[in-house]
Amino acid sequence: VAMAYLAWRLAQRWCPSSLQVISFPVVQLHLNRTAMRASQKDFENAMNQVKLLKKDPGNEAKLKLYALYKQATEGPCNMPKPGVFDLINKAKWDAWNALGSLPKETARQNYVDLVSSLSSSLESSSQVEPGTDRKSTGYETLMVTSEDGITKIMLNRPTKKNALNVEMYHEIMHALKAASKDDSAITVLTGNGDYYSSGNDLTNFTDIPPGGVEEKAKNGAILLREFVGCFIDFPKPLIAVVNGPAVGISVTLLGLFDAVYASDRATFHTPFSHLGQSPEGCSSYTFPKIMSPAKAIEMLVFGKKLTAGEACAQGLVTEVFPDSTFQKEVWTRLKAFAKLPPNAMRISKEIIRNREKEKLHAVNAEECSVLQGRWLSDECMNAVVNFLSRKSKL
Ligand SMILES: CCCC/C=C/CC(=O)SCCNC(=O)CCNC(=O)[C@H](O)C(C)(C)COP(=O)(O)OP(=O)(O)OC[C@H]1O[C@@H](n2cnc3c(N)ncnc32)[C@H](O)[C@@H]1OP(=O)(O)O
Repeated sequence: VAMAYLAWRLAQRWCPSSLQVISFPVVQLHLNRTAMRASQKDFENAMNQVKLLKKDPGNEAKLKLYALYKQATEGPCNMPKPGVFDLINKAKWDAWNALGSLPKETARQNYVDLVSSLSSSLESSSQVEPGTDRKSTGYETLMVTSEDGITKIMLNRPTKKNALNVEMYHEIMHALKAASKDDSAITVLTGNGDYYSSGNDLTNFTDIPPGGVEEKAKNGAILLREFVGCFIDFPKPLIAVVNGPAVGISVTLLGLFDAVYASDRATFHTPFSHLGQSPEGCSSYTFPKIMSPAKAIEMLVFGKKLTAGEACAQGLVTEVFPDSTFQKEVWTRLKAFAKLPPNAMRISKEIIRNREKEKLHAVNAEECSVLQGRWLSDECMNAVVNFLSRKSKL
C-alpha cells in the first residue's frame, strides 16, 4: 500500500491538477483534429513503440497513455470507482474517467500523438547515454572538468541538494571510468551549491517497474553494487572536497576515498535506521576500522550526525578548513599534489589498497543484498512516504 501511495503521490506531485491536465489537452486535440484520424495500424504501431522507449516516460505520461488506451479500446469509463486505499487503480480510474465521452477515434489519435512526442523527446535526451564519449557538457547531473592534472567531478543538482538520482549514479560511474583512463594525476569529487550531497534521491523509490517492488529492489541492489564497485576499483588518488553537509551514501563512500577535505560547514549524517535501511558503501567494514566499532555504531546505527571537526577527530575526514578560505586552500593544495609523478602515486595507492580489494567487494555484495531486503520493508516504505509527503526531514 505504501508503494502504491508513493506512485500515486508522485503522479499527483508531477501533475497536481491531474484531472485537468489529462482531460484539457485531449479535448482540445479533439476540437482541432476533426480531419485527422489515426488508423488501427497506427494505433498498434504506437503500442509497440511504447514498449521500445529507451527511458521511462514517468508516471504522469504513463497515466495519460493508460487512460487514452482504455478510452480508445473500451470507450468511456464505466468501471466502478476503486476504493480509497486502492491508490494506483484509483489514479488510473481518475485518469480514464476524466476523458469523459471523448470519442474512441479521437482517443486513438491522441494516443498515437502522445507516443510520437514521447519517442522524440526521450530519444533526444538519450543522445548522451553511457557508452558515448561525453564531454563535460554531455552530463545532465554532473559538471566534469579536467585541468592542472585534476579531473573534477562536481555533483550538479544544487536545487535538490545534490541528491543522487538514477541518472547521477550512472553518470558518476561513467565519469570515474573516464577519469581512470585520462591523463590527469588525481580525481576529485565535490558538490555544487550549499550541500555536498543529500544522499540517495528518495524519489528513486517511486518509479516502480512492471515487475513491481521486488524488481525495483533487485535493480537497485545491482546498480548500487556496480556503483560502489567503481569506487573500490578506482586506480588513481581519489579525493573528496566536502563543501557542505553530506548525507547517506555520500558519507559512507568517504571510507573508500584516499583523502577527504571538508569545510567547517560540512556535517556527516547516515540516518539509515531512521529510514528503515542499512549501511552501504562498504561502511559496515570501513567505518569500524577507521573510527572504532562503537563510534561507527553511533553513526551507522543510531544516526548520530558529526560535525566536520568530529569527523576529522574520528579519522573519516583528513583535514577541516574554515568555509571562508576552503576552496582557495584546498585547490592550492590539490594542484600541488597533482604535480607529483602520477605513476608513483598510482602504484603507491595500489600497494596500500589492493590487499583489501577482494574483501571490500565481498562486503559490498553483502551490504547490497541486505539493503535489497530492507527496501521492501514497511519501515523503509513508511520512511520514504513520510519524506515525500513532507512529514519528515532529517
Ligand atoms: C540505488 C542506490 C541506493 C543507495 C542508498 C543510499 C542510502 C542513502 O543515501 S540514505 C540518505 C537519503 N537521504 C535523505 O534521507 C535526505 C532527505 N532530505 C532531507 O532530509 C532534506 O531535504 C535535507 C535535510 C537534506 C535538506 O533540507 P532543507 O530544508 O535544507 O532543503 P529541502 O527543501 O528539504 O530540499 C530542497 C529540495 O531538494 C529535495 N531533496 C533534498 N534531498 C533529497 C533526497 N535525498 N531525495 C529527494 N529529494 C531531495 C527536497 O525534496 C527539495 O525538493 P523540492 O524543492 O522539489 O521540494
